[in-house]
Amino acid sequence: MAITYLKSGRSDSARAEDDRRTRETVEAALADISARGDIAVREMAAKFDGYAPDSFRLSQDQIDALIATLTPREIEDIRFAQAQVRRFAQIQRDSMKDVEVETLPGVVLGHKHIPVQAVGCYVPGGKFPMVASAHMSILTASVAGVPRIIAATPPFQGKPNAAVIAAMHFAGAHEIYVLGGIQAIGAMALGTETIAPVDMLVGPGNAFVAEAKRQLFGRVGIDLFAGPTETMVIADDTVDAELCATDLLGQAEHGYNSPAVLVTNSRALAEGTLAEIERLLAILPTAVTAAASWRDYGEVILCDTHEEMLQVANEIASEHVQVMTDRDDWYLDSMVDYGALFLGPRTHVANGDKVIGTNHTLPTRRAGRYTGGLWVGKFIKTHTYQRVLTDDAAADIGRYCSRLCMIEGFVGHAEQANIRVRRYGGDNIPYGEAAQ
Ligand SMILES: NC(=O)c1ccc[n+]([C@@H]2O[C@H](COP(=O)([O-])OP(=O)(O)OC[C@H]3O[C@@H](n4cnc5c(N)ncnc54)[C@H](O)[C@@H]3O)[C@@H](O)[C@H]2O)c1
Ligand SMILES: [Zn+2]
Repeated sequence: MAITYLKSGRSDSARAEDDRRTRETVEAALADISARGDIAVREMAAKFDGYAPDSFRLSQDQIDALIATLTPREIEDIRFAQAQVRRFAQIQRDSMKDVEVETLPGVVLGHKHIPVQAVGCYVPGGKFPMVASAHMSILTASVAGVPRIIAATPPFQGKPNAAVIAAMHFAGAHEIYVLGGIQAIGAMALGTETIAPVDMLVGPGNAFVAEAKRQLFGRVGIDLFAGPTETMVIADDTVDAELCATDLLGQAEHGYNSPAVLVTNSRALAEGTLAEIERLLAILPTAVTAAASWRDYGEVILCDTHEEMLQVANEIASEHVQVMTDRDDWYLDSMVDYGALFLGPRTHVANGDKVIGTNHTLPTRRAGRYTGGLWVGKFIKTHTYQRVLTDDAAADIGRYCSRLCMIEGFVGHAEQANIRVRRYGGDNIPYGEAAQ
């Protein structure tokens, strides 16, 4: 077994120190919002985004005025992307069936799907105005039938971004707030004098946003841990270094802390990709962030076999996993831990991010071990019900229940069963004893 790091990223201890600082910042900020409401939110918005208007909520007139600044082409492109996201989300929703079934004679069990009643969708926008994130959370919540959808996004370069606001509006947001970071997440979850709290928070964001959602989980629901973008390219010598380097940098540009990892069994491809990345960083306009990510978090891992590559890939459980090999289907069958797969050299992560229709809000920091990405089902709660229809069923299941309760010593529980066994089955069970 030979797995060699031709390039490694930051140490685990350095990453843990970053996490500790983020955790403390978020704790203090959420406590402040909880104590001082709108005043704290306004102070943070002024401090972090230099933006504190009379109202963070946009009026319909403001929304219309922003949309009017877009070109017909921009509007058409946003609507095209939303049509793709809606189409796939609707098919996924249709795959979720209510059930009602007679499991024993006279015993009926069922479940029904009920949308979360109020959600807060975070649309990131610190470094880039992430139009696509509006489709992913707000539109998907709309398809799920969520009755109250509120949405927040930070100002971009000091003011609301027209394309993001248009996408939020077209996707079906009922309230739009120009508010970012911990202050947006805290205000939506905890509520303030001007924002009624929601039941669930969804959407991706930077480390502060993801940590704020994590800390609020329990008080509200969250979709998943969707922090700074990660990407992995699994490639063999069926593809070239330029393609691999382009795909790694394409996601490393998200921020200064976006891991991009190449896993390969080809030394020539590994070395070629390292060289291509240096060449492209010299001409990529977003190289400032992409280069920082690559320097601190980029990795090139050389393996002997596809089995080793699979093992490494499952272990890292990257948010995006691009597979460009002579056996892509084998990876589709064998990968178990990841956010989403992108199969074959024609496929790429930017398609998934922006337009193709699958959801781009995906698990990071190895959360792919226990959850997939955001999808319509995350907005749906599955609630069960039961009904006992006949006297015989009440007595038959009741006798089991009575005895099982008494094994555990739950006499009051047993009596819930016993009273039915007496009434519907005619059994003569002394109070506080098990049925025979
Ligand atoms: N996992 C996913 O599915 C996924 C999808 C898309 C984007 N993303 C990630 O979303 C992130 C977007 O990040 P972004 O920063 O551009 O936008 P963002 O909207 O997530 O965060 C901007 C906010 O961060 C806050 N902030 C900035 N510096 C701060 C500080 N020092 N202390 C407290 N708060 C601070 C500000 O309030 C600002 O409004 C990227 O990391 C990207 O990789 C993840
Ligand atoms: Zn991306």
